[in-house]
Amino acid sequence: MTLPLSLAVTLPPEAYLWFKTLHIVGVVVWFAGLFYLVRLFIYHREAAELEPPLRQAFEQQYGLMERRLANIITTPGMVVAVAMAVGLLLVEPLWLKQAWMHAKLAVVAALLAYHWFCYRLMGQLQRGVCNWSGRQLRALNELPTLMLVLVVMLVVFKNQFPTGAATWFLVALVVFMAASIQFYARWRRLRVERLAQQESGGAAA
Ligand code: HEM
Repeated sequence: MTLPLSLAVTLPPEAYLWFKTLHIVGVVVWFAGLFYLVRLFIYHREAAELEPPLRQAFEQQYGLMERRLANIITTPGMVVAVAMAVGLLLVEPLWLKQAWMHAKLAVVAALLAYHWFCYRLMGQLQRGVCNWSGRQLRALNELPTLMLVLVVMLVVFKNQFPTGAATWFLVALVVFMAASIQFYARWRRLRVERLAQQESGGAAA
């Protein structure tokens, strides 16, 4: 491992492993926050279909949960993951010369843009001006899954990134999961509509 002189003097030899440990912890927290945040957006958006007093209460509650999740969990997770990644690169700057790291940094840039976009959506939801439907938000929530799979494959395989059947199987699995979530939501919506129709038919009779 090539330590720059200044760091070699001040950092203990196991610093790299500590940075990596905290980097992984930060990444886990960041992703947990991102996944749950957009799920809350879906519930928040769908609360618009409720009757006025309930709607207001639910929207207020989801708004509060979103702000707390974003500011207390998701963003701190991102800061820890990125700060520890900088530590890793300071200890091992040679990673910056490798192609897998360039690809990883490109995906991370997209992930940071996604993080910023979630904040934008959260602001729109709080102001009641969000145009995204629950269905579109569900689709959006699949993006970080793809980025997660890609980044983990890049750090594990590095420059030997696999392009064979196993990779395609994994991509197919993510697409299948995304499609299943959409179908399940649609099936549930239709079921609720059918039950409501049956109830209103029963009441009329
Ligand atoms: C801010 C940008 C990032 C940089 C510069 C960065 C850099 C690094 C570096 C240098 C390592 C050590 C590699 C090794 O020792 O083999 C590492 C490990 C790791 N990174 Fe990142 N990382 C970043 C963001 C992320 C993100 C967003 C994720 C998750 C989606 C992630 C997941 C991981 C994992 C799981 C490891 C452990 C890999 C292993 O030990 O084999 N990183 N990262």
